[in-house]
Amino acid sequence: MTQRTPRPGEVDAAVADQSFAIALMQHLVVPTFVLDADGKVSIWNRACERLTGVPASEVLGTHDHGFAFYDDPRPCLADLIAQGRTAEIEGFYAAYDIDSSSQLGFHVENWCRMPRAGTRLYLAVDAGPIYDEAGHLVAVVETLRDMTVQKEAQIQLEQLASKDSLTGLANRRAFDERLAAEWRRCQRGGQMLSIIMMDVDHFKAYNDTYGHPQGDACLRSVASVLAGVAARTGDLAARYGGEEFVVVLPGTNAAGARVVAERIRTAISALNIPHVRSSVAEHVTVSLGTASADPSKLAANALLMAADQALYSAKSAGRNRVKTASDLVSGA
Ligand SMILES: Nc1nc2c(ncn2[C@@H]2O[C@H](COP(=O)(O)OP(=O)(O)OP(=O)(O)O)[C@@H](O)[C@H]2O)c(=O)[nH]1
Repeated sequence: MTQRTPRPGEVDAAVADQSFAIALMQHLVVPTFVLDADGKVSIWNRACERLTGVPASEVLGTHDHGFAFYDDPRPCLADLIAQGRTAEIEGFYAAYDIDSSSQLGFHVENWCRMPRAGTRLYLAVDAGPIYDEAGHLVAVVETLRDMTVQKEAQIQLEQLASKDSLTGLANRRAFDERLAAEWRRCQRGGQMLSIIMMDVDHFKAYNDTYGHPQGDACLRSVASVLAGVAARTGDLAARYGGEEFVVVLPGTNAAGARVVAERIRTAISALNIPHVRSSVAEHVTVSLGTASADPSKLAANALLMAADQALYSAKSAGRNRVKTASDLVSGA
């Protein structure tokens, strides 16, 4: 089928439509830019100038708009669409909503450095291609939304939800998540993983003698020792509940776990927090149980239970000591 040549009146109408569209985009409060089929910037609206600090005059007719968002050279979402590289989108963004990606467009989210504006923003980005009647790409439209405030609030909420409010250590939920992740990592890397369970000795008597607020202060001091000792990358100390704490030590064998547990026990003794009703010492002491495993040979729950049993054994043996799960197995 041959294509009909547009009549002069129709050309005028098309040009008027285009100028209207450009004027409309200029007034949109949503930061928007448009690339032509060659990937050159054809529209860069005022809201986009405000967001990026880059005037339209600097980028119109060029391919050089990426510097408005990033320090390093890399494509924007619209570039990837214009260049037919949509399969690569996922690798370039912090969040990629696969479900929303359709013939109409793509949605991604990313932290952007915005070098010219001197800000670091979390942007939600939507971009989609525009085709002519013959199905040829004529433009790609990209719109941007500043989601920094919402993202930061979400991060803060997540951090709050994963922390124990009394001690500031990770809570049990965060511990379970970390343990599962480290378990998989050690499984892949063929490494040992250790767990230490710890409980404050005669803490009920401590509370009864010194009062609950003083008991809370004691737990905070104990927690800060744990945080300081379990400080290697991947280590995590958490409050497991009440006066019970847990530490995960990825890439650490039984001997290593014992050294760390002994270090914790000594450091807490050295705090010298008076405890006149303890049968063990004149100050606050702790009992600890350690368990170590090759994650490809055991389930995480079994290791937790073994560490708990070792802790129970340390309590029964007189408190203020470290027992390891292998002690139980070998009867030592
Ligand atoms: N102050 C304070 N006390 C807590 C908190 N959570 C749990 N406890 C107390 O910790 C005490 C734990 O007591 P028990 O489980 O009997 O253990 P214990 O007295 O330490 O005895 P052993 O573990 O056998 O040495 C209870 O009195 C709880 O009320 C807390 O957040 N703050």
